[in-house]
Amino acid sequence: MKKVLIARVLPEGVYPALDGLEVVRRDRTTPLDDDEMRAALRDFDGVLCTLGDQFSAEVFADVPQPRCKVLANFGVGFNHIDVRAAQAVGVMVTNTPGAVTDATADTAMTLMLMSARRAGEAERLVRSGAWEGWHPTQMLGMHLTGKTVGIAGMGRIGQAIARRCHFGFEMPVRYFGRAPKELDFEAVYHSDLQEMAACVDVLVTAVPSNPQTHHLINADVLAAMQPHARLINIARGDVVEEAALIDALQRGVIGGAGLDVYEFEPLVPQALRDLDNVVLLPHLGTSTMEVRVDMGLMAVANLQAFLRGDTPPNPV
Ligand SMILES: NC(=O)C1=CN([C@@H]2O[C@H](COP(=O)(O)OP(=O)(O)OC[C@H]3O[C@@H](n4cnc5c(N)ncnc54)[C@H](OP(=O)(O)O)[C@@H]3O)[C@@H](O)[C@H]2O)C=CC1
Ligand SMILES: O=C(O)C(=O)CO
Repeated sequence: MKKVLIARVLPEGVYPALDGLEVVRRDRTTPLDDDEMRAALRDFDGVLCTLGDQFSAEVFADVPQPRCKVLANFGVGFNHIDVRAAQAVGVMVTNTPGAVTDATADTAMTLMLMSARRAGEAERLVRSGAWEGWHPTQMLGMHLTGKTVGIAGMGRIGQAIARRCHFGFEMPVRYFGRAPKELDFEAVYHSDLQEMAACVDVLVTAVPSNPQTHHLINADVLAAMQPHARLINIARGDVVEEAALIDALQRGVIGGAGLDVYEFEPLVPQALRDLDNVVLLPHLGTSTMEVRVDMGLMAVANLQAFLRGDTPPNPV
């Protein structure tokens, strides 16, 4: 019987799919440390891992002949795994594309609306007991309907966000990427990110984290944005240069931001937490029971397929 490690507590609905495998459940919510990752590679045939488990080149180098030949990642983003180093020691990496798309797009919309309508600030006002009642100029935000959205990374999640904006909020859509896409809705392509940043009311990031997208949103991009515009990041923290964003928010270079992810997650700088013009979520993108079960079942399907000798559905 093949032996697998499940690196985190998962929703109960996922475990039955592991039938036929010898399963070791690590009943913790924290990332694997380096010793645990080395042991996982040495002692198991497969590992279901997730974000936070930093399978670096050094970890793979320490176990040059791993028993484990498959890392089934729970999540679509796999920037925490050095895929080249994994492949060099014969480990396949799989992920969970699609299962995450709608929930993450919904989170982008949540952040867009919360930032535009100052919902975090307003909720804090009510909770503080300082609200003195409705008046015509109380907490005026930005009307989202009809505003222009710019999406950096028109992949699965980018397109799901674009559809919500276009069909739900009548928002003209612009996008930045490596090449224009064939889309079933109207959208203007930009090959230059700063050019797009200058003409949108909301700029959303939906690219993967990789060396090319590290600090894609930097001081120059923020400076190009309009003073009322909002930045929404549901991608990965390091896609945005956090220090430059804090400076832009403090100086009013942009109108506000909505963040689900952070450069040094789970560390959220005090300077960000002190600002009223930023909405801060704790990497909630996919956090619904239904979606987390789907992600788990997809990760297990990859694991099961590989371990019975088939090609897994979602190799990266
Ligand atoms: N906050 C959260 O909880 C979640 C965050 N995520 C993050 O969202 C990311 C995107 O997911 P998903 O939409 O499924 O991925 P996709 O691969 O479908 O889309 C990514 C898009 O980014 C584009 N892209 C990649 N590199 C660059 C680059 N250097 N410059 C410009 N564009 C680039 C791709 O372009 P091309 O089409 O040319 O390849 C593609 O269109 C994940 O990698 C993950 O990090 C995902 C789920 C949940
Ligand atoms: O899937 C991902 O990449 C996430 O960030 C968590 O769902």
